Amino acid sequence: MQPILQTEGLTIAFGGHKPVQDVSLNVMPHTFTSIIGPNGAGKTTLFNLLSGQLKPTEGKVWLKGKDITHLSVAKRTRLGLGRSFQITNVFPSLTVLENVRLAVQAQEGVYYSLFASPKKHAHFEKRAIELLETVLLGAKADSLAKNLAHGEKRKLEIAMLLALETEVLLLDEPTAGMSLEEVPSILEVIRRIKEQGNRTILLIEHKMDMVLSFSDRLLVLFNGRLLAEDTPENIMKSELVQTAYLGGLYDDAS
Ligand SMILES: Nc1ncnc2c1ncn2[C@@H]1O[C@H](COP(=O)(O)OP(=O)(O)OP(=O)(O)O)[C@@H](O)[C@H]1O
Repeated sequence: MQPILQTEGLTIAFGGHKPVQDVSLNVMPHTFTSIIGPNGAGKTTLFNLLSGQLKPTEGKVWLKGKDITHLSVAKRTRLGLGRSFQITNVFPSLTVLENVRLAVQAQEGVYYSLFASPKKHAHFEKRAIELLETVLLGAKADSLAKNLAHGEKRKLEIAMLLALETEVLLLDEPTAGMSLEEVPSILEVIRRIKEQGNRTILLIEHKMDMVLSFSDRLLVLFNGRLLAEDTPENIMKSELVQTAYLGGLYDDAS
C-alpha cells in the first residue's frame, strides 16, 4: 500500500537555525500517528510544512503520491490534507451550528452565505448537526460561538476541520490550554473520530497517556530531527529515545 503522506529530507532554515532538519517520513492511510518531542523540538513547524503554512528550504512533501511541496494551504486542503482551524476563523457572533454549516457549505463550494435554497440548506444543516454530535457539541448548537468555554471552542474548531472532509487530519495539541475537567471530553471526541475509521490522523500532543492509547505509530522529534519512528511499545522500550530524552518529555507531560 502507498503512504498517504510522505516527506523526504524536509528541512527549514531560519537564518542558521533549522527547527526541522532532514525529516523523512511515511504515513500509511487510516493510521493514527502522534508526533512527540520536547518543547521546541520542531513539531508545530513540521505541521506548518505539511499543511503549507511554511515552505521548506529543502526536501519534499507528497500527498497520495502527488508532490505538494509548492502548493498553497487551500490547494492542499482540496487535495485532502486538513489542519485544525484557528478560532480566529470562527465567526463569534454566529451560532455554533451556523459556523459549522458555513464550513460544510464552503467545502461543497457554496461560499459564505447564510442563505441557501431550502433543500440545500436542510442538507448542509443535517451534516453540520452530525458533526456537532461527533464533537459532543450538539447541546450547544444554538449558542453563540463567542460564548463557548475554551474546551468547547476547540471542539468547534475540530467540527469545522471535519467539515472539510479531508482524508488527513492534522491536530495540533487539541488539549492545549484546557482545564483538567475539559480533557476527558476532547479525548472522547478524538476516540470517536478515530473509530469512524475513514481518516488518517496526525496528532501533536504532550499528554502521553493520550498518545499511547490512540497511536499506531509514534514519531519522536528531537532538535528538529526525527529521532525515532515506531510503534508506541517499541518507542517506550527504545534506549535511544529513553536516554536522549524521554525523561525530559515526561517533565512536560501532564
Ligand atoms: N517563523 C519562525 N522564525 C524563526 N524561528 C522559528 C519560526 N517558527 C518556529 N521557529 C523556531 O523553531 C523551533 C521549533 O519550534 P516549534 O514550535 O516547531 O516546536 P514544538 O516542538 O512545536 O514546541 P512546543 O511543544 O513547545 O509547541 C523553535 O526554536 C522556534 O523558535
